[in-house]
Amino acid sequence: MNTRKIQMPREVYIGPDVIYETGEICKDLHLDNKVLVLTGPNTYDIAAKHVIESLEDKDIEVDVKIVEKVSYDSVDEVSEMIAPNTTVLGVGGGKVIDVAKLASFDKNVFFVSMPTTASHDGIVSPLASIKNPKTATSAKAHAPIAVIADSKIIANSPFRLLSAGCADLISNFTAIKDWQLAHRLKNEPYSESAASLSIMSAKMITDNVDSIKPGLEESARLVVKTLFSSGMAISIAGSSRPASGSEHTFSHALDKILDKPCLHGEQCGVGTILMMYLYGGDWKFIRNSLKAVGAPTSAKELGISDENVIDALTMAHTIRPERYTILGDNGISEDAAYELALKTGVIK
Ligand SMILES: NC(=O)C1=CN([C@@H]2O[C@H](COP(=O)(O)OP(=O)(O)OC[C@H]3O[C@@H](n4cnc5c(N)ncnc54)[C@H](O)[C@@H]3O)[C@@H](O)[C@H]2O)C=CC1
Ligand SMILES: O=C(CO)COP(=O)(O)O
Ligand SMILES: [Zn+2]
Repeated sequence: MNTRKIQMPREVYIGPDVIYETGEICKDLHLDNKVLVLTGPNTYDIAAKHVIESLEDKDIEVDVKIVEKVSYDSVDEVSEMIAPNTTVLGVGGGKVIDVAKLASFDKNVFFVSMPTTASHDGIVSPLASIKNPKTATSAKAHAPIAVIADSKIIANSPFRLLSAGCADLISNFTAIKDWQLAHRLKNEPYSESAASLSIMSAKMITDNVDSIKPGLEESARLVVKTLFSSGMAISIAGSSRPASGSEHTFSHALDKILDKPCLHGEQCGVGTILMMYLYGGDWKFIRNSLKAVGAPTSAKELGISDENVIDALTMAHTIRPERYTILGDNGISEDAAYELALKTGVIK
């Protein structure tokens, strides 16, 4: 049998104040037995408490867990709180959503994705990207049954998070170049529809940089919809290939190197400048687009040292060796990494 499974959410709600309708939405979807709300320390007051009120108004039994640290241990802790009739609601940033996604997948119960910001394209994807010393990258999980994205909350979230979401999308340009390279060189399966959707998502941002402004509901809506289409590309491919290539392994390497990593999308954006240069592509366009959406383009703007950049570049090929990229099997030499970072202005 050569059947592919593509998971998509059943219902998607994007709009201002939609979180106040969570109870009604869960009732309509028959997700009203028992709900476990997972959230972060910041996002409890911003969003989760309103979600809880809305659920309780509809007489739905609610349990709450604040996820402090994102790890496989926290996934296990959350899994222990899940009964067969529980629905898990992930209310927060990418890390909370990934824990909700993976724990609900482990327990085979439904999960609702409720992003409080638009910082990454895992909002609808069926993968959970939780760091593990062995794998360091995404694990198979499942897509949410529904997405409830309150565009007012997202518009009021720090603009830095929205910029990071744009950078995560711009990184699709090099991710697709890597995928095409692996297809040609290693005969890796390639999906034209997933790749087109991924590129369309990146272009939606670079064509509309002037519309991405702090505090604007329309900007939040644009970025969420685009993160959504990028997540769909991941769903179609059944892997993060359309949205994660060498620029992401650079970011994953920084996650390993730094005591306090920067935002995922920010690191991937800088990685995209570097990898586009290696492809001989228009890396200045990438840099200008990142600047236009307010995302960092250099080590200094990321708040990391030049040495961190060189270390991450030379380590990147070891992160996910099975996923072939422009960095090849042996990676980039220290001298070449230095030249690359200098020429692109990532280091001075
Ligand atoms: N599963 C997937 O396919 C994907 C997963 N990811 C993962 O997602 C994670 C990155 O997500 P991020 O959201 O960047 O990080 P994050 O989850 O750490 O959130 C960043 C910060 O934003 C805060 N925040 C969220 N909403 C807020 C609001 N409305 N107001 C004020 N503060 C708010 C959070 O409390 C947190 O301190 C990484 O672990 C990455 O690997 C990224 C892309 C795809
Ligand atoms: O961040 C992602 C897509 O934007 C997922 O990437 P990874 O599979 O590399 O964790
Ligand atoms: Zn990403």
